[in-house]
Amino acid sequence: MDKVRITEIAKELGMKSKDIIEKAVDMGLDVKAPSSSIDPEDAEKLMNYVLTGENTQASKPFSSVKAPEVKKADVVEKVEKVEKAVIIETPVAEKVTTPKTKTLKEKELEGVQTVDTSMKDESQKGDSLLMDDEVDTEEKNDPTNVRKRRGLVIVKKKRPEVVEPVVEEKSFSHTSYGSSEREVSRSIESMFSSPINQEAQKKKKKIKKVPAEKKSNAEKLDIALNIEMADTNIDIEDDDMIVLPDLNAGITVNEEVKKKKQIDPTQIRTTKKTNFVMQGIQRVGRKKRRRNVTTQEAEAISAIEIPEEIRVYEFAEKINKPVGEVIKELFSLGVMFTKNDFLDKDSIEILADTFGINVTTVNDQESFDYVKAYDEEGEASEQNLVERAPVITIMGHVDHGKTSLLDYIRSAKVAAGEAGGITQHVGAYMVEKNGRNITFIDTPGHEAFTEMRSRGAKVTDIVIVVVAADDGVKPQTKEAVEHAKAAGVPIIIAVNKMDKESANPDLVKAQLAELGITPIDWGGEHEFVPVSAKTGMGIEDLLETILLQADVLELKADPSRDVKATVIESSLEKGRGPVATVVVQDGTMRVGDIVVAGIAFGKVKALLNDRGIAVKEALPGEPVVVLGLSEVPGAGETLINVKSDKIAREYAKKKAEYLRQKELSKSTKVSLDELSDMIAEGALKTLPVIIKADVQGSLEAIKGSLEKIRNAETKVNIVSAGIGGITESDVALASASSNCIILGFHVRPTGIVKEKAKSSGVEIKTYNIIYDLIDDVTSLVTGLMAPVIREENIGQAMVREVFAVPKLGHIAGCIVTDGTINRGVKIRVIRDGVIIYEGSVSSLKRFKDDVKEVGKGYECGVGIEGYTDIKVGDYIESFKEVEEKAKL
Ligand SMILES: Nc1nc2c(ncn2[C@@H]2O[C@H](COP(=O)(O)OP(=O)(O)OP(=O)(O)O)[C@@H](O)[C@H]2O)c(=O)[nH]1
Repeated sequence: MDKVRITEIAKELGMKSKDIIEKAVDMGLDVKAPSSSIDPEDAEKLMNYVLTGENTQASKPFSSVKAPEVKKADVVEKVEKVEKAVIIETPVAEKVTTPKTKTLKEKELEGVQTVDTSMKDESQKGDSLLMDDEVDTEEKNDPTNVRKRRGLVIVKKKRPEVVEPVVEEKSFSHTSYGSSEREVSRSIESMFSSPINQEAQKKKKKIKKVPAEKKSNAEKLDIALNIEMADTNIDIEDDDMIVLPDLNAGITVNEEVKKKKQIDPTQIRTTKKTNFVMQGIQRVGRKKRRRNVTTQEAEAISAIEIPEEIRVYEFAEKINKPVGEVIKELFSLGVMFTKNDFLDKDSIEILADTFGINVTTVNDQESFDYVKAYDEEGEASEQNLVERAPVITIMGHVDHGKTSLLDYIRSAKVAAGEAGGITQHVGAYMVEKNGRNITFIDTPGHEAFTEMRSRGAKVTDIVIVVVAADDGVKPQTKEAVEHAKAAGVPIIIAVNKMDKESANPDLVKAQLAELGITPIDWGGEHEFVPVSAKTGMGIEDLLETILLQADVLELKADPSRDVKATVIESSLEKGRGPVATVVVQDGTMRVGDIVVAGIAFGKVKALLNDRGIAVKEALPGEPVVVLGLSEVPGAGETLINVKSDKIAREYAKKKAEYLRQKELSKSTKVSLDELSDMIAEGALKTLPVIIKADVQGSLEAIKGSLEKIRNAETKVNIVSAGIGGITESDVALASASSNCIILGFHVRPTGIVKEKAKSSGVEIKTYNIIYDLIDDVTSLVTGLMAPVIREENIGQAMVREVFAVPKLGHIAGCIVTDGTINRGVKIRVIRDGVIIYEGSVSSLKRFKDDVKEVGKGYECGVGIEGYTDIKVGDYIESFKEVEEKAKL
């Protein structure tokens, strides 16, 4: 076996070799110098000894103390009782203290006889005495078992535990040795509690410092005890006071001393569960924990039914476990939850597995799933089914002519009067063709509206993808195709701008065929209709194609039912309150209907058609604007007619509460990964913004775009976003968060809000065009970025001669081979193509004159600051660093 040097031990323990040698000598080891080496076993003992010594002086003798105890037990009159307690310790003691054991024993024995004196004089003796006494006491008095446990624990794992005796030592000195054992035990007991805990803590700390310690101890135990109890895991756990119970168990049954000697892990575990053990733990100061455990034991739960959405504390209650335990378990899985967080499916599964519980999930959202209730209420009866208007969504790349096409179809040129090139609001319109209605949902083409488009596709029966014949397939064309495909909706291609000379419909066909959209005349199944939104060419064909497709789809609905509609657009309008544009899916929507749409509910006050004209009802497939809702419902939300206001209110309330809780949970639940990201983001610069927009659609578009403005260094942080005018509270919020700006879209601050913003230094920027807003924010964000340092090469010179100039050092006689060499600029010395130095030009001369710059082909003398090792053949390269504004 390799021997271990004292220096190594000192290093591991972070101590001086000299101190270690002292301890070693103290232990009776033959050690003289730091280079002396000892057996690994001795090294381990030495480390234990040193560690214990650190804890308390009294504990120094620790290792030796144990040994004596054992032997004492055998020797002294206290005999059998001692034996019991010592049993477990015995082997350890033997192992640990080998060299000094005898001396210590003797000392102890003396101590035992002399009592007080010895205690006072020598901590070692005291310790040993205490140990003995403790053992005796414990044996005699069951209630003191707790201490025994500790003693045992100490023996098993760490010497530190031995500390107990140290504490006792003092008390002991006050106690007359001649007093009854019970008295002794009591006094010891009284002294124990807090000191022991402290010791235990110290131990823990020390152990942490020297991780190797734990293991070695555990191993030692194994060998020493030569029993199976040294299950590594148990030992490790025993680090804590929790271990104590194990030992206690052994002690509890006095008569079974012999059995104890053969203690094995099974025994230990069993004992842990007894009430007695629990009490012991409680005394040690883990009341809560123990109590909980007891409860659990009493009411073990094997199966539970939980809602899909359950919070951590609710789950803990259901399984009858302390919430802390559940959180701890989750933490060990790498996820941080607070007690109010919702558990995700995976976490529930793992927790169920960990706690051995059968978990069945029940859908608690049913309580406010009014759509399901509507669907279950009654199927549309076959005889009432009538044809309904197909709902069409027009999608396509920016400027390919979506708005123009729709406008032409509606015979109203909206695009021309629009504030910018982008369609701002999502609307739904209906047109008539051959006596049949067709409903169009107008989703904007800007990338930022992607999310809305996908929602649009869900309500739609047919998607028209507009592709400009002169521009071909573009990124958003592909996106549109993907959305339509994902929604399983038939696609009709409108090849627009056919009036243009540059129109190339075949190219469009070819490009789309690549995306799996093959024209019918090419053997595919997609209609390609050439149109011109400008001239109106092909528009009728397009409408007819739509109707044909609708026929194929056999779109039908039951107008006699209660209404079911989808919210396309919503906003808060002055004087009107919450306004929602919906497309009726089934049933008939009527003024006076009591409806619920997500968190919004109310009695329909008025219905307006797509031209703003009040109507009494809206049939399946028709778009209609609804007035009378309590809140602004989210786009994509389903609106249902319910029986009473109470029911509507109830649904909305439950949904609102559900969403609120989810939102709260979202804000607090952070996985470890996210946490580290957040920490990493400490260095990330953010631009806090508050967004206010007139309508939901624009708000989402702006949010979506701004969220994308980020790189590894900077990002936009949306502090708050809402529909409606800029309010005083927005200003207050902005002034509370440093550097926060308010972005208004189609809204403007007025009167007091404006004043407040001015007085509190809050900047409000308002826009009418989304692009402008995004551009502005982008440049603001780039402004936050650290400038990019770019290197600009100035020139190169070759060293032809090197002169040693007094005071100046070595000067390189060069010829400029490229560009210029300038005084004061940075240079690097290149030798054989390798950079060997970087510095700056300290002097630059042409003949005897100092110059600022020397051009190509000229000779010059170059002095390099702080560098003298210049050689003939080296190249001097001059360069400057240019700061540039970073771009996203
Ligand atoms: N020559 C010609 N120009 C067209 C045609 N359709 C649209 N345009 C023009 O193309 C430009 C963009 O048209 P829009 O209807 O605004 O395009 P859009 O796809 O709705 O654009 P966004 O709303 O910004 O996504 C406008 O200048 C239109 O006048 C067409 O068929 N022929």
